[in-house]
Amino acid sequence: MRYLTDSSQMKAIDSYNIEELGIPSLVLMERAAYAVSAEAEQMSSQNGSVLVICGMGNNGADGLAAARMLKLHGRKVKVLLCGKASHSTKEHSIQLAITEKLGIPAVTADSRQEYSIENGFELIIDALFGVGLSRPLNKTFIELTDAIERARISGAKVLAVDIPSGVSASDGQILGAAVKADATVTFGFEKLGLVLYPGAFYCGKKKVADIGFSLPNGMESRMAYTFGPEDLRRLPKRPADGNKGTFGKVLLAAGSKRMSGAAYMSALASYRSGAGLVQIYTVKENVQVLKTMLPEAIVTGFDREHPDMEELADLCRWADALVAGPGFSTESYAEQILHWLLKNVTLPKVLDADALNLIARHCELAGYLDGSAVITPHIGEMSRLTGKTVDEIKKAPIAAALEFREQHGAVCVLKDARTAVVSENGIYISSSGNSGMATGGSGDVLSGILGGLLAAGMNVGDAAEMGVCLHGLAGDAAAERCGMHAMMATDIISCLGAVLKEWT
Ligand SMILES: NC(=O)C1=CN([C@@H]2O[C@H](COP(=O)(O)OP(=O)(O)OC[C@H]3O[C@@H](n4cnc5c(N)ncnc54)[C@H](O)[C@@H]3O)[C@@H](O)[C@H]2O)[C@@H](O)CC1
Ligand SMILES: [K+]
Repeated sequence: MRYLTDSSQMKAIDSYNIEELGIPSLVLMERAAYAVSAEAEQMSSQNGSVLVICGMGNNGADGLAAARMLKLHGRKVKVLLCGKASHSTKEHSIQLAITEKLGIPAVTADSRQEYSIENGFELIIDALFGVGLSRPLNKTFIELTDAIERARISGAKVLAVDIPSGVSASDGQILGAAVKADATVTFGFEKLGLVLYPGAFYCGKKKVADIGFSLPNGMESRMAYTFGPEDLRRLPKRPADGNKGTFGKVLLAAGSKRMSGAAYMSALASYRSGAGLVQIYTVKENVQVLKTMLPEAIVTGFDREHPDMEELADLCRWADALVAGPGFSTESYAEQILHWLLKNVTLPKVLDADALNLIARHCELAGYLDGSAVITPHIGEMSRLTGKTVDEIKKAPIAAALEFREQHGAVCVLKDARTAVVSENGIYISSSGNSGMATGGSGDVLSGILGGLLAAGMNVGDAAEMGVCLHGLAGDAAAERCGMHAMMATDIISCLGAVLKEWT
């Protein structure tokens, strides 16, 4: 598990370490700058020249200290200072005085033509703004980011200090323009802006440098986090003497007359993530094809005109977890069944796709949501559920998911290039997955995985986080195997086994 911070948390961590613990600010800075200079040496040759572009805050001060370290290691270094001298921090003034005494050439941004950063620099270190960026870049800074990009296109490498300048550390939004880096050395903790898009696209290879931060009491519980593959080891163990029942039974209300594939993929993904038994509850027109495609599943068909609620009640007594919605349609039978399920069933449940479309259309259904439910909307579905615009949600996905959870009590899995999961555990952000997963059926696979993990007995928050992580890792394995262009949802399912085998 890796913690992710926003800029105000990072500032709180800074001031706790400096003011309360008494670690001198310059000591932390020395470690930060050392990590930057070590990475810079890896990214450039002994004879290549390095330009360090420094703002007037402590991000710029890190840059100045790194420039000094590179100079001491025999590198050709120049510094470009950007901003008003009157804005410089105490640490910045100290670092600048040292670079001056060491004879490191420095000019201000106003005379930047002298440097013509398009030519000659093998490496550019971006130390303009870090977590202190508080407003959009002005025209001069936008021009500077353009000039850095032109130099990058002409062959210079770009290394960002803490975060590429222009990226908001809190949400990954681009404030006017941002530096595109080949690598970013970030201090203490990954910033949310390095994980969330579009910021994630700007940071290149990420390195987290431990510079000796301790966390203030209680901070961990407020920080977002992400998982790597090693976290899958926390999935429930499979007892050697277990049987089909031990591993959990999933009831899947899915598929409609025109759509049987969603039910197939969701059911198959439940099996592939460890479920003992999967029963598909679908329109009777689908029974034959689903039995043929997935003989391992139990398939129960209902009459669209008269779904039998007694039969459904029996199936719910049989199941350990419920998944409702993939390809289910929004016809009246679907509404009737969903209404009955939400009102009567306390099983842990995943509500996906058409279940969410129905809840958006019939707002009384939202009244039945509670902590037993995991909802899995993509941005469009979230917009229909909440009345917020797609743009609003894209800009602040975590806030949208938090608000939904607060209002309805359900675990919210808000799916996008980075998926946010808000549950009783806190805020989880996915850091696996790729654009190849934006393909029909990928969401059905996720709902099936979540059903499988819930049926195995995981609590809703853990299942949602682990399921999203597993889905992304299987997606990455599928992209590796088939390429992002060609991969399909069934390829993600085929890779679940290999990922689970390697990591659990
Ligand atoms: N001792 C410390 O405090 C440490 C600080 N560290 C570094 O310090 C950084 C944070 O430093 P600061 O808080 O000084 O902030 P920054 O250096 O990120 O930037 C803040 C400065 O930029 C100005 N500014 C913000 N947005 C602007 C905009 N759009 N246009 C023009 N000016 C703008 C602010 O007014 C302020 O002067 C971290 O990202 C990290 O690189 C690290 O060295 C770790 C230790
Ligand atoms: K920076």
